Amino acid sequence: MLAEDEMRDALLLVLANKQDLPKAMTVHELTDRLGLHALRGRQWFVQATCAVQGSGLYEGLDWLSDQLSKRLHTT
Ligand SMILES: Nc1nc2c(ncn2[C@@H]2O[C@H](COP(=O)(O)OP(=O)(O)OP(=O)(O)O)[C@@H](O)[C@H]2O)c(=O)[nH]1
Repeated sequence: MLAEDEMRDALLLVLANKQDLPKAMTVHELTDRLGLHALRGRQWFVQATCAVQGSGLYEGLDWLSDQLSKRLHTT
C-alpha cells in the first residue's frame, strides 16, 4: 500500500498495541517484522500502546502532529 503513488508523502505511524499482554510483540520486534528500517524516503514511528488503558496514544498522535507541523513550516 505504501508503494501507491498517492501514498508517497504519507507519514507512517504504527501503534504496537496490547502492550499489557505478555505475548504482545515489542516495538523492536514489530519494527523488524515490518522491515521498517529498509524503507527509504519515508518517515515512520512505532509507538507502544495499550488502548484499554489509553497509554501511548497521545504520544503517537504527538509524533504525527509534530511531523505535520514541521512540514507546514518547511514548505
Ligand atoms: N488487553 C488489551 N486488549 C485490547 C487492547 N486494545 C484492544 N483490545 C481488545 O481487543 C479486542 C479486539 O478489539 P477490536 O477493536 O475489535 O480490534 P480488531 O482490530 O478488530 O481485533 P484485534 O486484531 O484482535 O485487535 C477487544 O476486546 C478490545 O477490547 C489492549 O491494548 N489491551
